[in-house]
Amino acid sequence: MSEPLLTVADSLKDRARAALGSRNLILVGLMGAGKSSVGRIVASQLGIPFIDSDHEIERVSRMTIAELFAAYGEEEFRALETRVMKRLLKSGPRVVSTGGGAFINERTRRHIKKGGLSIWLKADIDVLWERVNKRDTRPLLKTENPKQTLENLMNARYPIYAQADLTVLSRDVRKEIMADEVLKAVVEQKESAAS
Ligand SMILES: Nc1ncnc2c1ncn2[C@@H]1O[C@H](COP(=O)(O)OP(=O)(O)OP(=O)(O)O)[C@@H](O)[C@H]1O
Ligand SMILES: O=C(O)C1=C[C@@H](O)[C@@H](O)[C@H](O)C1
Ligand SMILES: [Mg+2]
Repeated sequence: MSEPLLTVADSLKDRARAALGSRNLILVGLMGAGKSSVGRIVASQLGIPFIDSDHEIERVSRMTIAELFAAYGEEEFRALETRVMKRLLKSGPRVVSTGGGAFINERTRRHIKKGGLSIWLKADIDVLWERVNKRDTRPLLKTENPKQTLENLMNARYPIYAQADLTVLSRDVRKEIMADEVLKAVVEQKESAAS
């Protein structure tokens, strides 16, 4: 009985890998949507490198995101994020999970659009809030009413995230299930592009 199930799972990975080709797969969306954790699983399923742009920024600057915001401000952070994303997307295939504001910045968005297939992990406020309120490391949410700030960010950003090539609803299900949904979206994109 277990054999057909394994075959189905394997073929999803293989089909998604073939559909991606040498393109990068770039995960975009708000803080807490699951870009980093789901992206890591997707990369391992596809057998290609995983890079998280927030981690890469912290590695090259030898500072945390919170320290960068505090020392240089958001504008400088965005300029660094643009440079890092441009470099990361030069070659592929890779899975690149972005920081929540990366796709919102026009220059970074241009690099993403050129650099591969973008996928928006779209989540509602309750899912996001449940996840982000456990840690207070996100500088943009250090406000008097962080839940309201998150809602304001949703209102401002969702029309822009909607420009991503693909959208997957990020729900309260296991990360592995979300990763499978990402793989399915990649396969479906290729099939609809071919038809
Ligand atoms: N499907 C899921 N089910 C349960 N918990 C999840 C799921 N996806 C993510 N999480 C948890 O939610 C938190 C935020 O996830 P993650 O760091 O992947 O989000 P992100 O989109 O990368 O956010 P940021 O933009 O701040 O980097 C983490 O603690 C992660 O373990
Ligand atoms: O949504 C945002 O603008 C951000 C999200 C995080 O991933 C970090 O990139 C930083 O805290 C900014
Ligand atoms: Mg992340």
